[in-house]
Amino acid sequence: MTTAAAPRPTTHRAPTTGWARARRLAHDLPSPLPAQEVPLASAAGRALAVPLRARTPSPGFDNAAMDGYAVRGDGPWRVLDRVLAGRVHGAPPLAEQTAVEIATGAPVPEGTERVVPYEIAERLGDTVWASPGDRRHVRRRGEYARPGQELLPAGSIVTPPAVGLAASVGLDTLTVHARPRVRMIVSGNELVATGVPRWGQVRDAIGPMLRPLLTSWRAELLDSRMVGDELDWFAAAVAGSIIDADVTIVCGASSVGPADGLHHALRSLRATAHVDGVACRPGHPQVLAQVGQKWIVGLPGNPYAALVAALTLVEPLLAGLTGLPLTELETGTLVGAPPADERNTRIVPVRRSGQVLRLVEGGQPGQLGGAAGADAFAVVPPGWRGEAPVELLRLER
Ligand SMILES: Nc1nc2c(c(=O)[nH]1)N[C@H]1C(S)=C(S)[C@@H](COP(=O)(O)OP(=O)(O)OC[C@H]3O[C@@H](n4cnc5c(N)ncnc54)[C@H](O)[C@@H]3O)O[C@H]1N2
Ligand code: MOO
Repeated sequence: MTTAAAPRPTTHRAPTTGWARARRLAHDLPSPLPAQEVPLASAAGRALAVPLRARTPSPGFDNAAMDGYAVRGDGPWRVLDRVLAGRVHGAPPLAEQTAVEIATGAPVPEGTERVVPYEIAERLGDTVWASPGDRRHVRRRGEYARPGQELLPAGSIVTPPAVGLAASVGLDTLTVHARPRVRMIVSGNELVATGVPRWGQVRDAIGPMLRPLLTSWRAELLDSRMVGDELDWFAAAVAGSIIDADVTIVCGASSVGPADGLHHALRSLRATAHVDGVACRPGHPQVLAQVGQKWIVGLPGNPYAALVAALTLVEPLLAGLTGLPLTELETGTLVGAPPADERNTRIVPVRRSGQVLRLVEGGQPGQLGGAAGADAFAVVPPGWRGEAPVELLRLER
């Protein structure tokens, strides 16, 4: 393939957006994707589009909270029956001074006033005694949730306990925001996808790195395409991608060189660039652009810079599209000296021990060694003097 001659840039685009603002914009600009009803197994990690409401009362029937005896009136009691969980026909109502032996979770007979746990009961033949107790150990129908009651508001993250809660009130599905469909376009004539690159070739490291990241950020990866640097082919690949992808991630081709075709593609699509250069190192040639309701993110070609840009723009964008809040960043105390920088935010790989963050070597833009061994990435603001706590970006491990 030949590389079409591109007009040489006469000026260099200055980084225009501060790091925190770029991250915030990526989250706040998109509207959440439409709602869809999904089985509980697919709902975890997604945002509720409508409140989670109980379908059944919880508990569904009055039941024992302890193993022991369901009793009525003052003891001693005559034991009439034994009731285990799963019994559907229920025991006959209890008369005064009678009891049934009962298992935790089993339905208590009508008239039950309390359940006496085995530990405080004494039994001889059919008769059981216990000291008076102030705890009833009976869970009443609907005391945790009434039918129709809102248990979680729209916008909540469906955590694993929320999935359990939904099941406990009789739900089989939840209505959540759709998962963003994402395509990667990995660009560069020098790139190869597998094996050992020949001299002058480079193994694609960004595609394999992004795949698990996108999964952990709840995206649906449509596919990943490798395209060369020829400008019109590249633009055609981006134009084709936005037809079915909510988010098209372009890796490489984001800077100002003759083969850096992202801006050519954005112009030909009449895209609105909300972010075009971020005041951060590495990773300043980042782009966030919009065509209708479709999003295009440009990541720099240097692999660590691409990771930084993905954390800056892609994770927040996917959260916004998924209806999830922007992750609040924890802070820590950075030990060591990142490169001094008065103008740019520095994103540096660190290892944590408690609140203390130690710099990891190997955080050059083209290098993933530092990032691969890091627990987190410290966000060092411009002009940082080495005292203030720094924010942390984290990956799921
Ligand atoms: N004159 C200027 N040159 C550069 C600037 C600048 O501001 N002015 N910015 C530099 C920075 S910072 C970065 S980052 C890169 C970004 O360049 P591109 O996004 O256009 O990416 P490429 O030129 O295609 O590649 C850069 C570098 O990364 C390697 N690469 C690309 N894709 C991959 C991949 N998928 N896996 C592994 N490695 C990849 C590529 O071979 C190059 O070595 O521009 C600087 N230049
Ligand atoms: O800042 Mo570039 O994105 O580092 O190598």
